[in-house]
Amino acid sequence: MSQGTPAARGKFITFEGIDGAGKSTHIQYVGELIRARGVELVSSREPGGTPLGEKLRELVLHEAMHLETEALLVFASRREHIAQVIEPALARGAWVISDRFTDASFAYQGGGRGLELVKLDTLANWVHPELWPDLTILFDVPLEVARARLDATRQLDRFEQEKADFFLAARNEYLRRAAQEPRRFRVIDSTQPIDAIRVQLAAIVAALE
Ligand SMILES: Nc1ncnc2c1ncn2[C@@H]1O[C@H](COP(=O)(O)OP(=O)(O)OP(=O)(O)O)[C@@H](O)[C@H]1O
Ligand SMILES: Cc1cn([C@H]2C[C@H](O)[C@@H](COP(=O)(O)O)O2)c(=O)[nH]c1=O
Repeated sequence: MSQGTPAARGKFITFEGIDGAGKSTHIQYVGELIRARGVELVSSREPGGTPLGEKLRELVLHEAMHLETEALLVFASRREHIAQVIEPALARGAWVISDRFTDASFAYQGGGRGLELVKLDTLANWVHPELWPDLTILFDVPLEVARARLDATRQLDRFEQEKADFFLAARNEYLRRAAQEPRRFRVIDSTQPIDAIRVQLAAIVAALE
């Protein structure tokens, strides 16, 4: 590329699913596939992804609060993440993968907690009117599978301690959004063995232009 030619904008890829669905298991693998294409990769997460965002994450995951406070905090974390990490990376041609983004707010604060979706639309239109992921990979599993995986692995945070109804509603909201935007979403049946999922992920990444 000649000096002064702006880099082509990078791609923004998000990973979604209810807790225990298997997102984190596959992020590193997808990162390796992307790096193998010779592009710079930025791997991040929400809530979090910046020093301030990580402080907000601690509050959101561990402090009891009003559901609208929770929604505002995840969008505050997102605003900072977009300004400090996502937009600069995309602008310089890097690809960004984020473990969760705004679809999680619709699933958890909207579906799970019951916050009116119109309020989440308002926040999304305010915080990132132009920016949506180029690709969202939704790891879908029945609740019982996700729960069994979580129980086996860790101490549960405020969301992970929620009851079955919360996760059923969150999963339904994810699937509703995926059905509404089939060009952006790829839904992975995350009950499959890890190797089978990797094969699907490799095909998805290979198809990216
Ligand atoms: N396809 C799979 N088959 C069997 N076990 C899996 C599969 N995917 C993930 N696991 C296991 O399930 C557990 C949870 O996976 P992981 O941490 O990737 O979930 P997650 O969606 O990132 O959860 P969270 O959102 O809570 O961080 C891990 O122990 C992981 O090894
Ligand atoms: C972005 C975002 C996240 N959440 C919830 C979903 C998860 O339970 C936690 C994040 O933990 P993870 O297991 O590391 O993904 O936060 C949310 O409720 N709303 C959001 O917008």
